[in-house]
Amino acid sequence: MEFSKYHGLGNDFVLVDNRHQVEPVISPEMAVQWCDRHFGIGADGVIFALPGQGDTDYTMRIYNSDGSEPEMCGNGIRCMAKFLETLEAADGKAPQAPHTYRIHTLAGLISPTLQPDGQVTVDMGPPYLLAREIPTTLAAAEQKVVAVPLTVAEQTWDVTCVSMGNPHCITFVEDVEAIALENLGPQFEHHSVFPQRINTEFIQVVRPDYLKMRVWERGAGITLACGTGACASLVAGVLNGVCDRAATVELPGGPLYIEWSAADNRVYMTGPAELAFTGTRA
Ligand SMILES: N[C@@H](CCC[C@H](N)C(=O)O)C(=O)O
Repeated sequence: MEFSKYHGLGNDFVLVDNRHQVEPVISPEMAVQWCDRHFGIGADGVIFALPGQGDTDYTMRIYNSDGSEPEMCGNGIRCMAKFLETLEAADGKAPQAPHTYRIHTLAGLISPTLQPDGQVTVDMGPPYLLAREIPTTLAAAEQKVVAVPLTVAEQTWDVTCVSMGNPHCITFVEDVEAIALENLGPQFEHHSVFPQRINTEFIQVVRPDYLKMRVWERGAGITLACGTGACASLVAGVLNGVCDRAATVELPGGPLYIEWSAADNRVYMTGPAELAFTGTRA
């Protein structure tokens, strides 16, 4: 089975051309094997380019490296846009940048645009802020979760929760490099207040237009970047009054440019997506 290995700032994925059928060609259990960095291809997840639904061009589904299926993936959809560009060019239908794809996801319609400079800008849709939308029991269902105390590892953290279709818990710290992510990440991920688990972002505000971020991802652990996490973190920063509505988010794998538009309440992310290699899986 042929595959293409892409990454968005080091958040890496196996991409599969799945346009010929509506169900993913491999199971979650096989995806776990494919993601293994010693016995498999090695990746943070497997992404399937499936036929579109309704008035969308394609459908994206993703399995995390633990086999769980998240609603959305920001770095992954930039990679998928580049993958689709290559697939369509091979069919003699190369799109001309700027070109926007309408992608159906479990988080709804997401629209990545191939830019002439090679970057990809994604309309990530609106953030979801109510406790029931995250979901979390940290507050009443119809309440937002902004700077709410949560005890993890015998320490109290002020957390803000934002969903970009997938759930995120953000906390602001003085020095992200001092965070013991390997110890804290799993305790946040599996905390009882997050019934669908949680992605956790630690943010250091360098300037109102420049954030530093480290992330422990639900179903994947420490990754070099998380696009939905960067979007959620920008929104959390605005809600806490500590950053602008547009900022660079510096991740270990590199920068993403994020804007939460006051005009339409949608979040826009711009960043790279690169092909690392192609291959055939036995
Ligand atoms: N790294 C992705 C997020 C992938 C899904 C996440 N692990 C989850 O389970 O929600 C991104 O770039 O958004």
